[in-house]
Amino acid sequence: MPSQSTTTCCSGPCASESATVSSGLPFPDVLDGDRMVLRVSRLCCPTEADLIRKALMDMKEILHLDFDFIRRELMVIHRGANRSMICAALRTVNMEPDPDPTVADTLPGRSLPPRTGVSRREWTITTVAGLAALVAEGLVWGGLDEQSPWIVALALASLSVGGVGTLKRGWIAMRHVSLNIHFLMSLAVLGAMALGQWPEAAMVVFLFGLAERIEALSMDRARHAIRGLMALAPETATLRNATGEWESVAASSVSVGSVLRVKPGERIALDGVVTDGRSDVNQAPITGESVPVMKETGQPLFAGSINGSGVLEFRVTADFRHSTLARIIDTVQEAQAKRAPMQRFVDRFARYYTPAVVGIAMGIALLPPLLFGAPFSVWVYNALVMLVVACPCALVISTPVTVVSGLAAGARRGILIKGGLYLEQAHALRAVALDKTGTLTHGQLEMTDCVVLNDHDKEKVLRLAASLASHSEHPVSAAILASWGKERPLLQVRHFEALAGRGVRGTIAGEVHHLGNHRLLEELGLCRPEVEKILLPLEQDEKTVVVLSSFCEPLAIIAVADRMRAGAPQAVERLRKLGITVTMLTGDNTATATAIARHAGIDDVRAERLPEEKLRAIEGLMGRFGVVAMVGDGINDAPALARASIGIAMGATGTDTALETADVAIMNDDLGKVAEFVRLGRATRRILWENIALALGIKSFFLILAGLGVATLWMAVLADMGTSLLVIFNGRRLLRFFA
Ligand SMILES: Nc1ncnc2c1ncn2[C@@H]1O[C@H](COP(=O)(O)OP(=O)(O)OP(=O)(O)O)[C@@H](O)[C@H]1O
Ligand SMILES: [Cu+]
Repeated sequence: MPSQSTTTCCSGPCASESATVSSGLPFPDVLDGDRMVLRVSRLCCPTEADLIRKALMDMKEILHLDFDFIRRELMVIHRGANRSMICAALRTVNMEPDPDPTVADTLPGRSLPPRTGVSRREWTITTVAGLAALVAEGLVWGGLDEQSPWIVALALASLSVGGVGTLKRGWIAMRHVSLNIHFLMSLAVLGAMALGQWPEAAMVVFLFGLAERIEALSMDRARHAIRGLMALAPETATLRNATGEWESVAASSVSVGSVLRVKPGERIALDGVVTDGRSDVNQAPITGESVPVMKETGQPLFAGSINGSGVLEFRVTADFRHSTLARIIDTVQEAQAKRAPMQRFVDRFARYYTPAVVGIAMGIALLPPLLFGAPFSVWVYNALVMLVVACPCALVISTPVTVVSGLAAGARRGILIKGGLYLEQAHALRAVALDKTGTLTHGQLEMTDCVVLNDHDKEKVLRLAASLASHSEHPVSAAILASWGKERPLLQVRHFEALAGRGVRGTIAGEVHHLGNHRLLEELGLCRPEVEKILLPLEQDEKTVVVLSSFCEPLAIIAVADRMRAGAPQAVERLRKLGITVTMLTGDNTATATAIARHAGIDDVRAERLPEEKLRAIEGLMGRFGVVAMVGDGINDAPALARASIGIAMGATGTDTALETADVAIMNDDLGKVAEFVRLGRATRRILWENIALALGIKSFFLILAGLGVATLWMAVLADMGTSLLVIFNGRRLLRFFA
């Protein structure tokens, strides 16, 4: 029995109702029922969705159904239903869910259906059926009569080897009045047999079976693009046990805090921090960059990375399920389950398309015979051809395949995109706002100058500054504290207060002191010309300057400097080449900001912005350019990231907040990835449109042929399956976008 196996993914959603298949979160709020997720191996396209819908529709416990064709999952939102009653209902349409997932299946990245593939037996069946059909067709061409016993016998042989599965599924669909591809195929085959066209009936079934197999294989590849990432983390790790010996254990059993060892060339099993050793590590699975990074004591390691030439010992910081790699995979999986706008558009379109074509087909079958007395057999045949062509499978399957390929390509490149929506929106991106500290620059500030005013004691003044700074996590404060040193004594600070966008304040030895920028100094009324004379040249030198002041006078001017990221000017240039306006957004002073911007090649600088002004600047850009991205490190610019159409966080490896707040997370510090993301988005958009045009173009062409009565059934099958294959292959091209 062919086709019954789980390997054949039906080609397509000929479901008349495929458009009502809603997929992806969020669910409407009113649906506050319980959720149950079932894996259904046979669920691979809206054809089956329609059947499932029909089977479950009558159960009053069921509120909503949701389908994920890439993961082959059915989500049931219900009130009071249980697994066994749902399974029973699904069994009636031959869509029985897989057994409850095992623990291994629920691990991140393992929650994909097992790779199915096409077995040798199935290939044999297809080959035998194909040979029989071909011989029959050949004999007819050679002059034998179509109805001759030899031909009929060959065709029947071919059908019984290769067609039973299709016919059976067609029968199930017919019983449930579901206009799916199997039903249409069965109808076409039975119609051809009734009309005495035996070789053609056999040919149609063979072609259909063949195309289904190829399609199953290529869909599988798209599905597993993500799974491939997970395979990067090894299943075993070398652990130091209680007695201090090294032993090999399952990676999933290692707990946080354990010490592991990796040998040269081995893959790292879990996230951790190096405790001993020195080695170059290839972090490509995380950052997409295969340039090795030197790791020493205290530095982070990520699961999936490949150790270079040294031996490393490290302490595990996250268990198997919570490694950075696992989070990447989970994010991509969640992202692909959300519907991109284009997908929704296609679904809506299919809702009208299929019934319309079915209507036209009816007209074709009935009108010519009724109006002009044309032969029924000819026009029924033409109508059958039309129905087969009409299947919107290619259209409906093309978008998820494209989006998932784009998401996977990004993830492999260290660009983590949290939804097809952002990938699609990227094509419309006209402006990018870049945060300065931590994005254009490294964010590792160092104190460079300290000018003491009015003969104050330098040591005393620095201690005051460091004491205030010690209460703040701001990079400027951190730099001042670092230059003072951790061990040296600090003064006690009371009534400490951080002044957003300005600095800090606190009472030391009974007197209020401020440490902050020029704006703060002005606001305090303590600014003097002699201060500005020192301050301005430092600012023009790309340094960030703060002033320490007592209650009545400025005490010292302190400058800190940051280094620009190596690739920043090139990254800005690449964005500009893509037609994108680049803006710098910073809380730092105008002189410093302008100097750094000039260095990076940015003309539009918005400096001295308080946090809420940054939000307004983003809104202003959105008003002017429409789709605007904000690029930040996700640490202190989360509100602006959230406000922008696309919030892009840099250096997301290791910081959970960046991964969570951003729409797109760039795993390493490479600003150039922003341009890559835009290019990927544009390519995705282009392929989506190509696929829609391909599907509609080929279909309309054959619909016209069918309407003219010159298309044959096997042509229709070729057109239908061919288009599906074409859009899948086209979509999958994105997987190699960065190759
Ligand atoms: N805690 C602080 N300690 C010292 N200086 C501070 C502190 N907070 C703010 N400042 C001063 O105020 C300026 C603006 O701060 P804000 O936090 O708004 O911007 P930023 O985060 O430094 O810059 P960017 O917007 O580029 O990230 C800083 O450049 C610094 O001079
Ligand atoms: Cu001033």
